Amino acid sequence: MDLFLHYLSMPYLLDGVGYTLLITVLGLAGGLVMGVVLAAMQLSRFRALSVVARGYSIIFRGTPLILQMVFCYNALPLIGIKLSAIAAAGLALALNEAPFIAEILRSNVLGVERGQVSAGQALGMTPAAIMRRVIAPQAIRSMVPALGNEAVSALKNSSLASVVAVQELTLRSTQLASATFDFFSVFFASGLIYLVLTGAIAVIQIVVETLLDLDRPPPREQFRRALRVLRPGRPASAPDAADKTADGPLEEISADPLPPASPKSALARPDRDARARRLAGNNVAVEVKELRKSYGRQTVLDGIELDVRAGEVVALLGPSGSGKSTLLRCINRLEGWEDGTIRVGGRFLGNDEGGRALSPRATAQMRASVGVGMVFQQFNLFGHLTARENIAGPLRWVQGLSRLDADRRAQELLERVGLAHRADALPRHLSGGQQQRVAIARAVAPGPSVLLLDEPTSALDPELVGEVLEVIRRLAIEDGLAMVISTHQLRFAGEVADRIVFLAGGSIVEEGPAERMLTQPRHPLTARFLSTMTAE
Ligand SMILES: Nc1ncnc2c1ncn2[C@@H]1O[C@H](COP(=O)(O)OP(=O)(O)OP(=O)(O)O)[C@@H](O)[C@H]1O
Repeated sequence: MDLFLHYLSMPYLLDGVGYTLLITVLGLAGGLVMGVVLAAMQLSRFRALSVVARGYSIIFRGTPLILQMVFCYNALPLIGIKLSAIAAAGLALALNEAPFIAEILRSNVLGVERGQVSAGQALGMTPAAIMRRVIAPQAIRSMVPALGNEAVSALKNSSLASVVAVQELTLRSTQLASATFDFFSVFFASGLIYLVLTGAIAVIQIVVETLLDLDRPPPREQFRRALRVLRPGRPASAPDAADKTADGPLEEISADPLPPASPKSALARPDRDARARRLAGNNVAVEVKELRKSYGRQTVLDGIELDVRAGEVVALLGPSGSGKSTLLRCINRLEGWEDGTIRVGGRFLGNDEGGRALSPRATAQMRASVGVGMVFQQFNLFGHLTARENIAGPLRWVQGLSRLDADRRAQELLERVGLAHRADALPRHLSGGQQQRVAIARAVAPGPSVLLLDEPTSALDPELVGEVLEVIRRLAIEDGLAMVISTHQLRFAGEVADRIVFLAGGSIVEEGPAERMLTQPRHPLTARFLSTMTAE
């Protein structure tokens, strides 16, 4: 026992720990930098880059680290690169770690819901902003456990540096054991030191996971809770008023009625004829001409012609697969197409004056300046941001508002959709209806002139549909936005839309004033669709 304790505190071995840590840090830091580059290459649109990155991964994952160490120390000098034993071992470890770290990064980046990327694009965020503000924060959170594993394996792999005579812990233990013949005590002490080091990595991992945990109450709330525990005469579990609004996974989803409608929205389309005449004099907000789009051999949109005037509300109806969502995504240039043109606010979204396609970055900027917002079927709120941040964040990043102004605008909109009291809630703590109301608030926050809504209620339970439809109805009437709504809600379409456009098989089969379309359809396909929907 005494000998064991003696070895445990022996400077000779502790010096070896220093080398072990140095090589591990070099390997991990280098591996992280190279891993980021490799992951970016693999995710790149340029095939050549991804092929090179994959080739690198195959070679460095497929050969033993011990050979890579020997290569860095003995073969690199042949081409004029002479490294010290520690640098060579660190480099080899970094080269070896890089493809593993790249795979962790890549899989976590791809693991972020694609819908959030579409939402970021629709909000006018550039690809770099989406990566920095939406993907990276979520990917980093989910990759911490895997990176912790990688750190432990790098620490253990550093023992292979003994092959190039680095005096790290394993080599020193072996030398000491050979000199003293006390193999058991020496290796037991050495094993315990490794255990302490890997234990420290596990502790760091737990701390980082806790710090990044989105469900962790903010510091102010933690302080308040601590004070409550310390305050005499009050049970620690007694909730106070602040707790009722605090965000928590177990919080009950409360009924949150919308604020009273303005007198304007209570009127609800008083005189449709007068409104139609007025709208006919407005500028065209969205102009679709001869639009053709295919996925592979399947033609999804076949010669669509559609004009939507400023302030007009158009409902797209049609059977599943008729192309409604694709049309909306094309209007917002989230999809490309083969033939035809689309103008939003008079501009060819995604093309320059000469008709050439713009870069994704320039398209994003154009989307923001044209003023087109989009609401998705699956809400697509940014999962790591609170309701308020979902609205305020894009206002800061795209519109350049100050934090104060963006937060103020977000709060106003949350009040408008009846969710001011849930401003600090994460999307996963909101009901579907609440999430969609936040998503609508987010889409209208920059003040778009055109709002596209892609089946905004189809992912909701029936009892939540009403609250979302009411928010849209009020927006349509109070804000005077041009809206194109794909929906299966016939009553809502009849009440809110000025015009109904019926699509089937990628073509517009019939269109006309909402009331007439619903009561006297002229095309047999429209009539059949309406009777099926009414029967349901
Ligand atoms: N990314 C894609 N790749 C291949 N095919 C696609 C893709 N997106 C849509 N489609 C196909 O295009 C057709 C039209 O789809 P779209 O989602 O636009 O229809 P929809 O009218 O909105 O349907 P729903 O009411 O069910 O949402 C469908 O046949 C669908 O399978």
